[in-house]
Amino acid sequence: MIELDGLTKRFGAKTAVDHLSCQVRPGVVTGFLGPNGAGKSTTMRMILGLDHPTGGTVRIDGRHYRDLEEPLKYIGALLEARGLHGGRSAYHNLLCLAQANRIPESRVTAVLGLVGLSAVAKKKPKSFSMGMGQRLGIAAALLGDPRILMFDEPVNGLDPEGIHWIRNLMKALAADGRTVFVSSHLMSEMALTADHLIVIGQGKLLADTSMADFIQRNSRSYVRLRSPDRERLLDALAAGGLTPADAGGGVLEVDGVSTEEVGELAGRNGITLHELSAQRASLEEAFMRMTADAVEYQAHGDPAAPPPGRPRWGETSGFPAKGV
Ligand SMILES: Nc1ncnc2c1ncn2[C@@H]1O[C@H](COP(=O)(O)OP(=O)(O)OP(=O)(O)O)[C@@H](O)[C@H]1O
Repeated sequence: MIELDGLTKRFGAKTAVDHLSCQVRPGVVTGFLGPNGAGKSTTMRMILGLDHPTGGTVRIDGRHYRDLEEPLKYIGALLEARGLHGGRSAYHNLLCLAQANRIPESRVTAVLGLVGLSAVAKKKPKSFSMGMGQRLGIAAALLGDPRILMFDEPVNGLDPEGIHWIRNLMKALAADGRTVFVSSHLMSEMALTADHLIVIGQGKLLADTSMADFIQRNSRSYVRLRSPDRERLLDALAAGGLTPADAGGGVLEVDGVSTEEVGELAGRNGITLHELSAQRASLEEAFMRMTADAVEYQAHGDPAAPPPGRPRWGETSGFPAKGV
């Protein structure tokens, strides 16, 4: 388990991480979400003892990183900026790490096999594609067979096959009872991978919730309607106790009702409908709403951007969310 308690990091006047308290538990994939600059990498660096907190504490299975004798046996990490030695072979890179952490050499061969790099073990990482480099970084993280794994934006720059592979690997590690903490700025990616979510914005905790709960609370469903008898439709909806929202372009949206109910209500009143469809706001939109005030660098004047506090109406989610 990873425990953060009041964790704070300031760089001069900039507070990158602001009194962050949460726990990352074993047996599930925990997604660490936040817009660019939210403080995810800084938090992960503090967990690994690479940045010193301005305040608060981090504990890894109850201990500070600096007190772990052979840290790779407790926690393995893939950080964006962690480079391996380009001039040594993949095998020797891992062997050096293994020797420094008193890990048997047999693990080097094992993890290279696990990440699918056995055939290129003698090659130097500088000749590797981005995906191969990520796999080698993951092999390094797995080397000490740690119970805790941390991945910072692991799918960045990967092709679909690589993304699929990393997702399955993270799920398998969690299913094995390990603690898996993975950062991303993409809700859509997390929805496919994470069981639990920790969301931050401007270094502050915005949400600490199960993915199922987040989906249930944020995937608003509604019915979208268009009719040439708009005024009569509005009256009929009002008489039925329904309050539609005007989405512009003649479109009405009604929450908390099924298409069947609206269709029958229109039919009973002899009202023609030109559109009647069930819609669901995507989790990406919910995430954007949640973090809207916390986005560090925001594009202004984007006509496609949803207005603050309101989803982009009229869009059916193509979101392949679990259990939705
Ligand atoms: N060494 C540093 N010196 C000064 N400011 C820093 C330093 N490292 C990070 N920051 C600032 O702290 C904030 C948090 O950065 P961090 O990289 O942790 O965010 P992030 O959530 O990982 O973002 P991204 O998704 O873009 O990687 C940003 O405003 C960043 O500019």
